[in-house]
Amino acid sequence: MLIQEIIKLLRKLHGKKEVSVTAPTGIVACSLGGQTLHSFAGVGLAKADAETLLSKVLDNKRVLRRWRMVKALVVDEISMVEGEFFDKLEYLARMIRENDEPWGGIQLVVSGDFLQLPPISVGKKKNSDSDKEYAFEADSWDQSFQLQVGLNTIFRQSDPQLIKLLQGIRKGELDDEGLELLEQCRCIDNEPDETVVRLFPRIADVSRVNDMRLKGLGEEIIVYEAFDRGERHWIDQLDRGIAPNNLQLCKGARVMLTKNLNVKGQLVTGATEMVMKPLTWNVEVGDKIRATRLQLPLILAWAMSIHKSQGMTVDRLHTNLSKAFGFGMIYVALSRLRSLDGLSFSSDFHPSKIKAHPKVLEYYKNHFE
Ligand SMILES: Nc1ncnc2c1ncn2[C@@H]1O[C@H](COP(=O)(O)OP(=O)(O)OP(=O)(O)O)[C@@H](O)[C@H]1O
Repeated sequence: MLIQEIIKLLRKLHGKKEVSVTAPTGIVACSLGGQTLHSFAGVGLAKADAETLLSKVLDNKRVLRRWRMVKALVVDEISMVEGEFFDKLEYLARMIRENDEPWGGIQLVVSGDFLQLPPISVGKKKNSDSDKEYAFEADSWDQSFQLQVGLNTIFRQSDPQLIKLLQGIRKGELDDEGLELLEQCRCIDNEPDETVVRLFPRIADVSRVNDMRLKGLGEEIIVYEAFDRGERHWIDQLDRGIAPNNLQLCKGARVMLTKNLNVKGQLVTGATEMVMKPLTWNVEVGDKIRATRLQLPLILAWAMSIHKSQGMTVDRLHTNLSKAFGFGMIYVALSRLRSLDGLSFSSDFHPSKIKAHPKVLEYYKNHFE
């Protein structure tokens, strides 16, 4: 919400074309109406060294123009951006713009929480302590910003008990009181109420549950194909967003809205009928729309991945916390909720699955405490 206000301000300040809105994943980029950071940068997977990437960009007029024109670059969910990639981009910006200031003079605005999901490479590389894993470990991080601000007001939750529990889990801690609170949410018979969203760490479980539930209804399945316009390259980015290319629905399917609709009270609890019209998702680069998708603003919602849920708010969820892996995952899952009444989880939960990366804790301690 805050980043959207900042984008509005930046656009007023610099002009729409001069502000680029990005995120490391398609899903977040799409929800902000922007593009992925990789596609903005025009560097593909960016595995090559900085010099090779530079010559690649210098060969691409369109990408080059974008780098030269941008005055403010917004990157949301910065926790998922790798430190090494951050440094490569900073170098590219200086070289392309022939300007020695950090980022070649681009105003960089990033937001996120490093105690949420990390870059995929975290913990996978050998000697990870010496690698630049997180963006804050990049050599250029400190000089990239005039200001680093900690946001401390919690809006999503209001229950002080839940806030305390989540603040502990965020830092990898769970005391007896918290454990007891969680125990009350344990699902005795292991099968959650069908009307609750199930969050899974792994995508295979998500598809399995959604498919099974859809077929289990025994109704005729209708496929809604998205109507896309734009070049393949940009449509690929839409594919990584939340609106599916092929949406399978049937009578009675459990769905979730994927856009905020101003429905003036039509979607009140208990309402079962509403005509859903297709809406558009755009990939915007500067003031140009590069690709657009027309699709119903719905996805199957018996199950969802924790990765997809990052950034969302849900009223009720069920999760199997025993399968959580890596840092921040349990915190991301549980912090989607507004209230603890909405939580249920399967019986095999180990507090050891709650993990906060020591490097992140150190970074926060040094900068914000
Ligand atoms: N200034 C505000 N006033 C009122 N409500 C707010 C405000 N900021 C955020 N909210 C509400 O709080 C919830 C979380 O907001 P938002 O998704 O922007 O936060 P976030 O920091 O990105 O969260 P996360 O990173 O955990 O997903 C939303 O439901 C939003 O409507």
